[in-house]
Amino acid sequence: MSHRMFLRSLYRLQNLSRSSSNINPKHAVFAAFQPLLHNRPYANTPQPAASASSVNQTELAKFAAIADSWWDVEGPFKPLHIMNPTRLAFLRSTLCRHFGKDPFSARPFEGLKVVDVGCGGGILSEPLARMGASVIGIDAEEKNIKIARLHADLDPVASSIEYRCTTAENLVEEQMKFDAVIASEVIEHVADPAEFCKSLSALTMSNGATVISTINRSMRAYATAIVAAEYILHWLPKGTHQWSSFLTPEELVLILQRASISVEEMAGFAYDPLTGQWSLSDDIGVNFIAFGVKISQ
Ligand SMILES: C[S@@+](CC[C@H](N)C(=O)[O-])C[C@H]1O[C@@H](n2cnc3c(N)ncnc32)[C@H](O)[C@@H]1O
Ligand SMILES: [Mg+2]
Repeated sequence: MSHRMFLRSLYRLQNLSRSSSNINPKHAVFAAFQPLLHNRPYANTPQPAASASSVNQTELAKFAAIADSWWDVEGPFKPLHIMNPTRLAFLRSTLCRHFGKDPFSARPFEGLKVVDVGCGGGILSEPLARMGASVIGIDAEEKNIKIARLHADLDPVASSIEYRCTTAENLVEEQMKFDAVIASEVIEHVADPAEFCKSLSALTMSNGATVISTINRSMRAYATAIVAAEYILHWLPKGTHQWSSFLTPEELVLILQRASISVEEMAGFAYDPLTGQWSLSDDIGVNFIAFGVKISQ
């Protein structure tokens, strides 16, 4: 590490601790040096303009290669299919509480305008529409959008979903606004997470909700989400995830805070190998989901 890089990290650390009084200083230290360890721009390194692309072509190619299997519940997207009830339970409880909706109604999201950013084949968009939301699903990969459209058209309710091959930053340019902006299992695949969060924030109405789920950059995630899932159990194609692209919950809270999103609730997804099911948990050590609110400006 050169002297200049070290000083830059110290400077970053000062700014991090100044702007995040409720963040554990130990985490701030790690966060400050993280870009050096992983050579990734984020936090308060100078960022490209808001219109910069969030697209990482290498990441998109991975999804394009397996796009035909989005709806194969035994295929490479099986983990997302079995995670669906758990993430929907979190969305139902947080969004209903925030928007004053009845979580026990059949269509609790009636009246909410939602964008599912990085929707892939629509595994999450479809149940959101069935729960009454008016859904726009966007994905940067055309193949995914084609599959999502074909599948949604098989169901009269899901066929109401508007699918578009585009990015969050393009919707920002169109000045679109949503009650809820959801990006599930996407941020670890984008070019610049901090810029991506700024776009998600710009798409969220004042006092609206932004929800992100992803994987923690922990040793346990390396062992389970990468080594076990890709190399031992072959749930996902090898190389699906780069450990260095994961964010810790503290880092996600910080970059969202800087994008005017205040994280109000977080939960972990715990996988039980005996039942093969996920459930909501306090353990945010591997998979986690964050619910934030757009601070009115
Ligand atoms: C792991 S999949 C998640 C799919 C869906 N959100 C779900 O959880 O069922 C990640 C998706 O993000 C999309 N993606 C990656 N980078 C993107 C970007 N910058 N803008 C929009 N979509 C992106 C990929 O094409 C892929 O479909
Ligand atoms: Mg992923």
